[in-house]
Amino acid sequence: MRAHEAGALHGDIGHTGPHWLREPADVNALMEPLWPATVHRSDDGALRVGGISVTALAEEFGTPAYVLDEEDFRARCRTFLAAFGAVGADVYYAGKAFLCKAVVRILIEEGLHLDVCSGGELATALAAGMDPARIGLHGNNKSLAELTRAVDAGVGRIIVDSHDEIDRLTELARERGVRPRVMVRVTVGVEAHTHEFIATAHEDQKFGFSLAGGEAFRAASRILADDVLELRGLHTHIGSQIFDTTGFEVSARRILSLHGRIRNELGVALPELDLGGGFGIAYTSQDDPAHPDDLAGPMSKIVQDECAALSVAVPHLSVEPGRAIAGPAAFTLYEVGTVKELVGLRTYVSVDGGMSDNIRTALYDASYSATVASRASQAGPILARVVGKHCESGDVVVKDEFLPADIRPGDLLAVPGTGAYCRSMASNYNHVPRPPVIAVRDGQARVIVKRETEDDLLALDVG
Ligand SMILES: Cc1ncc(COP(=O)(O)O)c(C=O)c1O
Ligand SMILES: N[C@@H](CCCC[NH3+])C(=O)O
Repeated sequence: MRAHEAGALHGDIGHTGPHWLREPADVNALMEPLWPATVHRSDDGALRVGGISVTALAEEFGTPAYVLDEEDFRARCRTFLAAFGAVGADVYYAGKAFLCKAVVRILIEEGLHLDVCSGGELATALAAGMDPARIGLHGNNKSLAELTRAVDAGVGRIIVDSHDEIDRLTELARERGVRPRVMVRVTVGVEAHTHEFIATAHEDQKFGFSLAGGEAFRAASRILADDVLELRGLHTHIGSQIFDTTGFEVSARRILSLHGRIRNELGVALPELDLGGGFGIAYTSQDDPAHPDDLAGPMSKIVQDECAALSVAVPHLSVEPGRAIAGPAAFTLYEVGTVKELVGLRTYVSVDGGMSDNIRTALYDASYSATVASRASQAGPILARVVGKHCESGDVVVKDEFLPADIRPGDLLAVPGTGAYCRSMASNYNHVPRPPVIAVRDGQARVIVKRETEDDLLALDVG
């Protein structure tokens, strides 16, 4: 393979970095709005979070570790609740972003609902005491066991995704003599401007019933006709890490056209409507996420206006943010192991984790940022790539970042924006144990998910 081909394969961008990456005036600065609210650099140069120094955290809990700023997480719950509550909407935290019992307890305390998408997430929610009536169950291929568990627990809503699932759930409801509440997941045909693997409402993908093909109307019609399941409303989710709010507006209009059709042709004004999650967050200083107030107001206004135009009662709204609550509330703390300068190209900084604790860079070509966390540096910036310890050249955590030229083994490195879809998508690739999650608040640190051990890895081996 010729050199330029190899470069293209690995997304090489030369020694100046991609066009948006600017040499920082100060390598020690913490760029807004990337960091959890309590994070700052203290007088000794180290980062502090929730009143504790990262060097103390690394000493006590080891690295790599996900560090969750609990106050920041709670504040994001409250901000979403205030913004959407003001327009009469419920907020279902999307557990797929990051879920454990401690998080469920925080959600209960802060008054959020919870969206789960597997038996495991449901078990976590129930084990931590979440009221089943406040849980919604998603999934394009829920097993009979998952449906049974949800029905028996009495979850507030099951978002049905296929005719097979409607058959299965109808039979289950008849057997059990219950009337589960359901919503129909609708594919509204919106191409969200996000990575194709995380867009979910264009036509050619696995989720939901198509609006254009009339399948969503047929699904709603048969549920209403059978009258075994209680149809509460329609649901759509157009994708994830979305900044362009036009997608939400178009999707709201389209799903309300179906809502109107159901009222006109079937005589039923469905009482609920869910517009999903997908609100983007900042991973680099280039990203400019919307404030929940700027999402809730316009989304609710579109719903009101469309309902007025259709002469149909306004349904009770809900949304399902995951990333926007958990993502910015945590960072990953790594220790630098090796530093390798590729002259004229960039410096490779290897950390003690990698694609097993953050698969998003490899999977979605996601961009992240990083800073040296254990000290401030007087050295100038060098273009660096932060890589992991796995046996893959694609094992990249941060593709491009300016780090201080004196970065060296033993430095702690922090990568912000890793509260969502990092621990929840973590793997044991290369038999690397998954890192713990440490929640920090008011000068106290507590482990909310333990570090996996080699014994844990061996525990499932037989023989
Ligand atoms: C149905 C559903 N709801 C909510 C979410 C949460 O999305 P996000 O974390 O981007 O807000 C997802 C994930 O994309 C989803 O599939
Ligand atoms: N896991 C994805 C988002 C997919 C959400 C599920 N519909 C991410 O890391 O961005």
